This record gives sequence, C-alpha cells and structure tokens, in this order.
Amino acid sequence: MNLEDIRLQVDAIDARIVGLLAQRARLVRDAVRYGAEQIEARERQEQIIQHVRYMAEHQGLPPHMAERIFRSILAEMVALEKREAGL
Ligand SMILES: C=C(O[C@@H]1C=C(C(=O)O)C=C[C@H]1O)C(=O)O
Repeated sequence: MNLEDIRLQVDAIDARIVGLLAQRARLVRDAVRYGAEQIEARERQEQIIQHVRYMAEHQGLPPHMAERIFRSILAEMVALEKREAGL
C-alpha cells in the first residue's frame, strides 16, 4: 500500500458519500411530501444525532465528530427543503 493507493481509496469513499447524500436528500424530500408535519422536525433531528453518536462510538469514530458532521448535514437538508418550498 502506498500513498497513491490510499488516496484512490479515499476518493472512492468520497464518491460513495456524495452518492449517499444525494440519495438521502431525495428521501428527505419524500418525507416532506408524504406527510412530515414540519420541515424542521427538531425531535426527529435529536433522535438522529443520538443514534449517530451511538453508532460512531461502536465503530471507532469520536462521537463528537459524528455529531458535528451530522448537525451540518441536517442543517443543509433542512435548508434545501426550505429553499424548495420557497421559504
Ligand atoms: C421533515 C423531515 O425531515 C427533516 C430532515 C431530516 C433529515 O435530514 O434527516 C430530519 C428531520 C427533519 O428536519 C422528517 O423526517 O420529518
């Protein structure tokens, strides 16, 4: 394994992350279309954060890092939904 191999693997993971984020954004859009009461469902967001922290802890990722990343993802998802709703 050399630096180039490692960077290729990092790039492949980034491509998967972007694909998953696009898929996630489509599902959130569906949630809003199919009955979510509010775009900014705070309680649901806090459940997601707690679950993500738990999963991170069990997979060797610092929970505070997972929380920060997911708070940013959630904020962007909500902002996207608000823009699309013209809010
Ligand atoms: C409207 C919803 O989705 C919004 C987006 C979320 C997300 O990105 O996971 C979570 C809660 C809501 O802020 C919902 O799931 O009820």
